[in-house]
Amino acid sequence: MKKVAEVVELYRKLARIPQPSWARISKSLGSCAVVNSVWTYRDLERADKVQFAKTYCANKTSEAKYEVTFTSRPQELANEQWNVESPSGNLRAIVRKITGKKNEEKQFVEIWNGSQKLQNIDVLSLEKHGKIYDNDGYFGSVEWSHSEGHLLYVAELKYPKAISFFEKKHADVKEDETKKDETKEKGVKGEEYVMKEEWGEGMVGKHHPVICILDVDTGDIRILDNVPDHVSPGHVVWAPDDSGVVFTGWCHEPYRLGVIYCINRQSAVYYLDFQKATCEALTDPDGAARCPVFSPDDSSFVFLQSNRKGPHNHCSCLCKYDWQKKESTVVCDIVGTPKQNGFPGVYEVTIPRDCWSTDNKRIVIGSLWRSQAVILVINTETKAVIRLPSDCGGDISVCHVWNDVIIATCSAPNQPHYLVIGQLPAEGQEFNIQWSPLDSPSALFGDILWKILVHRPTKERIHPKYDTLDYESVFIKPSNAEQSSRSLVVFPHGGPHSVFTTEFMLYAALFCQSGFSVLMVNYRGSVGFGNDSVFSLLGNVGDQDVKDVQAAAEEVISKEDIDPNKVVIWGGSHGGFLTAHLIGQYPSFYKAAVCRNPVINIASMSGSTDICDWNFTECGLEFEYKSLADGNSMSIMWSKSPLQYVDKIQTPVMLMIGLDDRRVPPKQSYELYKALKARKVPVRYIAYPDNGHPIVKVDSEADAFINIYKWFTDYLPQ
Ligand SMILES: CC(=O)N[C@@H](C)C(=O)N[C@@H](C)C(=O)O
Repeated sequence: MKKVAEVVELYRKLARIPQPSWARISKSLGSCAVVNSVWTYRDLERADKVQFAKTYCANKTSEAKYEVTFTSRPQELANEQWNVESPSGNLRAIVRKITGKKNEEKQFVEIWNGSQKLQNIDVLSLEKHGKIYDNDGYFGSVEWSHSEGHLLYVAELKYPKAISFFEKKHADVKEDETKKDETKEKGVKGEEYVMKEEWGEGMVGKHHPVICILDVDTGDIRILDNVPDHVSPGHVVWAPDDSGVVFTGWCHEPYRLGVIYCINRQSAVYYLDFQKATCEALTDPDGAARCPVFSPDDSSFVFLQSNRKGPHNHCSCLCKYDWQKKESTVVCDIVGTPKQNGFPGVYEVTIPRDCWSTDNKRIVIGSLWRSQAVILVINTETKAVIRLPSDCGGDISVCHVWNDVIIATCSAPNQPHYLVIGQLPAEGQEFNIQWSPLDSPSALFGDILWKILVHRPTKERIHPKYDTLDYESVFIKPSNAEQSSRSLVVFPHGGPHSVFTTEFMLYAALFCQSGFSVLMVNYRGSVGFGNDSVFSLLGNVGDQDVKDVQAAAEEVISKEDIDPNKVVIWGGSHGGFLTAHLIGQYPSFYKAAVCRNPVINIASMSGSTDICDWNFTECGLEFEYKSLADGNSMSIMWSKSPLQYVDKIQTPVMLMIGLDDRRVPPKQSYELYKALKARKVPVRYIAYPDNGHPIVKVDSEADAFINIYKWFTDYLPQ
C-alpha cells in the first residue's frame, strides 16, 4: 500500500492531466479543417481550474482519415465565459469577466473580426440587465443572428434599486407608489431583504433570466419583454430568418425546484415572434420539452421531451418540429426495457448546437448505452439509430458537428481524454466511420485494467413488475499483481438516476494506481438501461439499490483476487445514502466508509433541499407543489433512510460536506455525525467552504482524496 506522501505526489501528477471542455470546427472555410479547442486542468499551486486554448489543422488524407498538419502550443485563457464564432466564421463574440478597480465584477461583451476588437461593451455599467449567465447547460445562451448583425444572450433581470424605508434622500418616494414605473428608477422601498428564489444547486444568482439582444454595429442592447412572466428562458436560438427567437421556457411558478440533474421540470419550447410581438408555446406548456436545435436549412428543429414530475432523470423522447407545418413528430420514443443489448433510448440533458448533417436528415448526439457514453446518428426521417464505434473502446462524446465533420472526445478508465476527428459516412454507412486522433493522447495507463461486469438479480431479488432487468458495474484493477494490495473500493453512484460510464475518472485512476481495485456499481435505477430500470427503483430506495450493490461487491470478491477483509466503500449524495445503508445493513463487511454530502434522513431533508419532489418520488409517493411532508409521508421517508440502522454501524465513517450545498443540506451529515459520536463509533466530519454539492474546488477535491485514502489505509489491515 502506497504511503500518503507517495499518493500526494501521484495526485499532483494526475491532476495536471487536461480534459477538453469544448472543441469546435472553425467555420472559416479553408483547405484544412481548423479545430479550436479549450482544455481545463487542475492547477494545485493556484488552487484553480485553468483553461488553455489549442488549435489544430487537419487535412483529409483519404475519404475517411485525417492527418494533423499543425497544432498550436497551449495558450492560457483568461476570464472567457463565452467564445462564439459567427455563422460565416468572420466574427467572434467573447463574454469576458473582469474584476474592476473597486473589486467589483464587470462583464465585457467583445466583438472581434480577424484582426481587431470591434466592440468592447461594459454591459453591467449600462444597467440594462444583471450578470450574463455562464454556460450552465440550461439557461446560459449566446447566439449570433443569421445576419451576424445581432447577438442574443441570457442575463439576470435588472431589479429596481432597493431603498431603505429610513433613507432620507428618497423621502419623496411614497411607499404606495414605489411599484409604479415612473418611480422605479429611483428605487423601491422595503425590498432590500426580500428573498429571490434561485434555481437551486449550481445556479447561484440565477433567479429570473431574460433574453437580451445586442446590435453588433451600434452596441445598443434591448431586453425582450414579452416572454411570459411565469417562464425562465434558456437554450435560446434564433428563429428562421431572424424572425424571432425560440427557446426552452422553464415554469417558475408557484416556486422554483432545483433544475440541475433534473429533466422532469415543467418546461416547453416557445417561439417569440418579433413582428407579431407574440410568444407562444410550440409544445405542451404542462410538459417537459427542452433544447430546440434547428436543421441547417431551418426547416425543422429537434428537441427532447421528458416526463414532467416523476424521477429526476430518465429516458427522453427525441422529437422533431416542422417549422412550416407547425407540428411535432416523435423520432425516438421512450424505451421501457431494450432488447438484449439493444438501443436503450436517448439519455441526454441537452442536444449539442450544430448536431445536424448537411442533408438536413440526420443528427449526431451523445447518449448512454448501458455503462458507456456513446454517439448516436439518428435519421429523423427513417428513425434509424446507429451507435458509432468508440476510438479506444471506452467512452466517446460528441463535441461539434459541422459540414458532416464530427469532433469527439474519447477516454477510458485507463486512458485520459483526447480529441478525435471523423467524417460522417453516407446514410447507412455510419458504422464505418474512421476516427483520427487530433493529438497524441496522454499515455495510456498500462497499469490499470478495466471491464464491464453484468449482474443478474438472484431469484428473491427479481423485481415483481420488471423481472428481466439486469444491471452492471465498471470494474477497474491494477494490472500488476505486485502493485495490488488486494483491497477493493466499492463505489455506488449518486442520483440515484445517473450512471458510471467507462470514461477516465481522476479518483478511480488514483485509487487504482495506489493499489486498490474499484467497483463502480450501476445498480437498477441507473439511467442508460431503459426506463423500466429507472422506475423499478421508485419506492424501493434503501432496499433494491442496497442489495444490488452488496450483491455486486460479493460477486467481485468471489471472482477476483480481492481480500474480503480489505473492502471499503465510498459514495456521494445518493451514493453516500447507499454507503450509510450498506454499513448499517452489513455491519461487519466494510472496514471503512466515506460519504460525500450523503442523504442520511430523507424525512428531515425534504424541508430544506432544493428538490423536495425527489424525496416524495424516490419513496414512491406522489408529489404536488402543495405537498407537505406530513406524519405519514415522513414515516415512509424515514423507513427508507439509512439513519434507522445507526445502532448497527461499527464501520468508521468519514463525512465530507460542501458548506454551500443546496441539494443535500450539510445538516444531513451532522445527523449521522452526532448519532455515531453518541454511540462511540469512529467518525470524522470535514467541511469544505466555497463548495456546493459536488466537492470540486481544486484544493478541496485534492484534500478530499488524500483524506479518503488516509481514512481507508488507517483502517485496513496492513
Ligand atoms: C437529483 C439529485 O441531485 N440527487 C442527489 C440526491 C444526488 O444523488 N445527486 C448526485 C447526482 C450526486 O452525485 O451528487
